Amino acid sequence: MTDVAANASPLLSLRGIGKNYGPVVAVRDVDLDIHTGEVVAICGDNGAGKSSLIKVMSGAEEPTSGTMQMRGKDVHFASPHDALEHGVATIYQDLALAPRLSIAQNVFMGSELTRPFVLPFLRLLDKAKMIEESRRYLSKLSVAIQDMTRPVERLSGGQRQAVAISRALRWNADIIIMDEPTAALGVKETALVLDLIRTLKAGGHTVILISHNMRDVVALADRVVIMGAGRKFVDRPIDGLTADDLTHLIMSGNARAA
Ligand SMILES: Nc1ncnc2c1ncn2[C@@H]1O[C@H](COP(=O)(O)OP(=O)(O)OP(=O)(O)O)[C@@H](O)[C@H]1O
Repeated sequence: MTDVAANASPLLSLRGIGKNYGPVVAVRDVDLDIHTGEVVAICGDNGAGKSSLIKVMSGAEEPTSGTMQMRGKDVHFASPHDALEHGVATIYQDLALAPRLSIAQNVFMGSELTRPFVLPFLRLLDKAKMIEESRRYLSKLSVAIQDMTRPVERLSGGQRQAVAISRALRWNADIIIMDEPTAALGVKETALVLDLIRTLKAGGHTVILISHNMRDVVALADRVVIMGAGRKFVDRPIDGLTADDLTHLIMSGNARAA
């Protein structure tokens, strides 16, 4: 994070966030500030509470306690759609794409463009515009696919991530949360996804990343948040930390939590 970002007021602020599932305490009293343009990695061992925390930020789960603010205003996300409308998009590992539908149909799923009314009762999809816009989103991500009518099932894993990110861009998301974006990918595809995230950052987007891959975290993140037993116990710039340092920090958190 730059000094400017550190001094600016946060884009998203969490205060005292807790999440229980019945008797299970998944997240405890987490304060977190996310600033515009930073890439924040959320790390921790299995069961540390990472997914539960991002589910609260993405509107998939309501917090049991605590408050959230966006740009200094209180927000309450009742659903993922609600979070999207506030500018927070989440891309889960399954990417939520429809494999048989085209790239353009996936980018515009749920927010299709229609042509101006010809007749008051007739709303026609503007396929040409959706194709053109989809190509624009993908080229912004430096992904060169010509045919926007190609079904998503014929794309590589990295290209699919690019389609999912394009959908988030289509919603004008300020914050893109990515859950283990490289987990199922090989070396080449992982490199493509890391480049996508760098391109997002260069375009001024804010990325929150859950990752178990410490090399990815060191390569991408400005800041790392480490969780253990539902608590945030590290929140610091990545400067100077190696992948091994991060692994040790996670293990020391586990030892403390045990
Ligand atoms: N829907 C649920 N119902 C009950 N308990 C849950 C639920 N979701 C998560 N938990 C529990 O909450 C705790 C935190 O889980 P969470 O999935 O948030 O951790 P995580 O850090 O994302 O783990 P992983 O890296 O394995 O995905 C765990 O003890 C988990 O079993």
